[in-house]
Amino acid sequence: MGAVRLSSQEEYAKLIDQYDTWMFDCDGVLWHGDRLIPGATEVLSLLRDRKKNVIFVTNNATKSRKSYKGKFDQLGVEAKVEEIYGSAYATAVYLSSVLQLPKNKKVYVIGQSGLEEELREEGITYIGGTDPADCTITPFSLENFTLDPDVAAVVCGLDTAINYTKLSKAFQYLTRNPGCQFIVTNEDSTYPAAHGLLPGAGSISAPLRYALGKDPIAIGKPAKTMLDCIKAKVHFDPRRTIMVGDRLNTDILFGQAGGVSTLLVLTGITLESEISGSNPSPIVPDYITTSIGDLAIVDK
Ligand SMILES: O=C(O)[C@H](O)[C@H](O)COP(=O)(O)O
Ligand SMILES: [Mg+2]
Repeated sequence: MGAVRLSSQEEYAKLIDQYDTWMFDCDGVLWHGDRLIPGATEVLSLLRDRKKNVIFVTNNATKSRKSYKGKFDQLGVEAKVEEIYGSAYATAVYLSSVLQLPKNKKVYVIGQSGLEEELREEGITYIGGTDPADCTITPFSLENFTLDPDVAAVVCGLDTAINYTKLSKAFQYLTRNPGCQFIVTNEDSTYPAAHGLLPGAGSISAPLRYALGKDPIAIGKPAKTMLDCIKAKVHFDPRRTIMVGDRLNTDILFGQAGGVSTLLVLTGITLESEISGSNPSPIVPDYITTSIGDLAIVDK
């Protein structure tokens, strides 16, 4: 059966009644960068008034759960830290609980402060990341590079200060430290920023995948790891849960893999032509609406 294209107040009211737990993607659903999508705040408060469970599930690894809470506060959107699940947090939990990285081992980071903060919170030792020695455009000198034998994994997330030094150091660890794991927070190819599209985390790790000729372990949506992270903290009935996202190959696949319903919004990455054009995507959401703000027409 194809996706149901929502449009009337009755349909939105019925949808809200049908689900107790609402999982929201962030970039492209609630906001573009620091610009809220119209109606997002109203819909979130409407859901909370109706005693719905609200959780935020973002692949954006540039912020920690705490710094996301700061962003929500700044934007005037009600959110608790415990409701926020980012790929930086999920990656740190994966390293500590699934990979069980030994305490005497460390991680080489390509990424920003939010990812470093989540690693610290999980007691993971790391190098690289925002270290000024790595955030440089001076040519990388392999002759002067000293390999750290304790690096047992490379973690790559969205890094707006990417450079050849970071890629070269990561490449050394992944090719010279035996068993060094290649992990990426997420594989989003693009990122719906405030003023348009930018390369996403998947495009930051792409040079390493190409140079290594191998795929990394991916943590964020649609991977099960992210859902396992949520299930460890939040109880929800999949039959009465809906995932709201803007990207078919992350958010909608994530919802389908988790056995929850899915609502696609067209305010982010997915274009109308991908769902109703001559060559539509095989990924079909349960519901489609233009924007999350559409639900705000339902009486409080
Ligand atoms: O890594 C990226 O490309 C962005 O962080 C990603 O697009 C944003 O993730 P979302 O909140 O849409 O899951
Ligand atoms: Mg998104």
